[in-house]
Amino acid sequence: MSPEPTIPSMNITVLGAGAWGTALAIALAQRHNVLLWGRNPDTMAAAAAQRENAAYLPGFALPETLSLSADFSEALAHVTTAAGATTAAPATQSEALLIVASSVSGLRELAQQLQAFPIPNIVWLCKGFEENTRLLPHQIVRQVLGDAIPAAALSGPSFAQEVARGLPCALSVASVHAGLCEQVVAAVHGGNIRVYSTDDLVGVEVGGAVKNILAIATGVADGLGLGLNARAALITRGLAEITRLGIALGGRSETFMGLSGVGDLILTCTGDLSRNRRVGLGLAQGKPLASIVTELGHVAEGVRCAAAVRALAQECGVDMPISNAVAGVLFDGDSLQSVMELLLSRNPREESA
Ligand SMILES: NC(=O)c1ccc[n+]([C@@H]2O[C@H](COP(=O)([O-])OP(=O)(O)OC[C@H]3O[C@@H](n4cnc5c(N)ncnc54)[C@H](O)[C@@H]3O)[C@@H](O)[C@H]2O)c1
Ligand SMILES: O=P(O)(O)OC[C@H](O)CO
Repeated sequence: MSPEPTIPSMNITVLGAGAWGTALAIALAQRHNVLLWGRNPDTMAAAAAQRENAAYLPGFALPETLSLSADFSEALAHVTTAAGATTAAPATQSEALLIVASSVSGLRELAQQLQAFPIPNIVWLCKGFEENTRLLPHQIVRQVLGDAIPAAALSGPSFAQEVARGLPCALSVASVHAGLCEQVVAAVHGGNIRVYSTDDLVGVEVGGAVKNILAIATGVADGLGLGLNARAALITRGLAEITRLGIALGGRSETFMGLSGVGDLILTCTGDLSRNRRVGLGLAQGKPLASIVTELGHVAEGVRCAAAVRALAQECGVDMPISNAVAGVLFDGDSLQSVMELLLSRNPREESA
């Protein structure tokens, strides 16, 4: 077997020091010059002093080689070759990668802040539709930054805690810029992380968004003790919902059978590390949504996304009974009993319909 080629080290900035941004920064810092930026100066100062992001990813040591900052200009200087850069800027733009690791709700604001900088590229990790506009992340980025900057989504089944522990995982990078896909693969693929490429941005993003809603549904079913048969049915019929909406929005059917589709759906619906699944488990215990969300302390994207997906499905004429049932429970006060009865009483149909 021939040895893996040596990958030149890149300057990488990760914007957003939540659980996932921190975990990916830890993994990438093994091979690259990584700077992790967070907007809260106190949190970042504490993380730098303790070499641990106790607020978002407790229990994981931050490598000494990982730089931490709450200074946005410093974070951007790390990946731009602009005149006047004060930190060790990359020699060329292709030696730099800018990763945005905020929630979907923070993506627009961060992209707006980036308008003032000559960024080399942009890769985002968030999964969902923007609440009010119902836009996918790539549409938000395009609206704010235009389409001249190479842009990509990095998605797929990946619990932050497992990546931070160095456990194996496989991701999908999606972009219409083949060169950026290659660059993300060069930066992230290796060691225990595999990265596959696709140009189906819509498919990858719809899979990542809707699986969060289905994880809430599966959490409810498991919390109510409905059994493993019900869980498998929800996952499988959930995949049919993802596929229908994804195709209606322009995605390709094969993408939903991949890592960002069925892969992430299985992980999030079955893994107790999922915040979205835990929202469902909490609802099944009769806890109010607000207290579940406060207890989590992290974003559960499926909650905000459920309203957007319900509206989009209606607009596109796509049948999404499970996602609609979740929205009914979250926003209309529907009882778990009533939505279960509704789902079970639907007319029989062709499985492929
Ligand atoms: N946690 C995971 O295992 C995981 C894995 C893959 C993908 N994701 C996705 O990545 C995204 C982030 O998840 P997370 O787990 O890191 O969430 P988190 O709640 O742990 O952290 C979110 C971070 O975004 C930051 N943020 C939000 N709005 C911002 C803004 N306007 N400006 C700057 N920063 C802002 C917050 O300060 C916080 O640091 C979500 O869309 C999630 O679905 C998470
Ligand atoms: O914890 P969740 O439910 O936000 O899921 C995290 C990741 O998206 C899993 O791939």
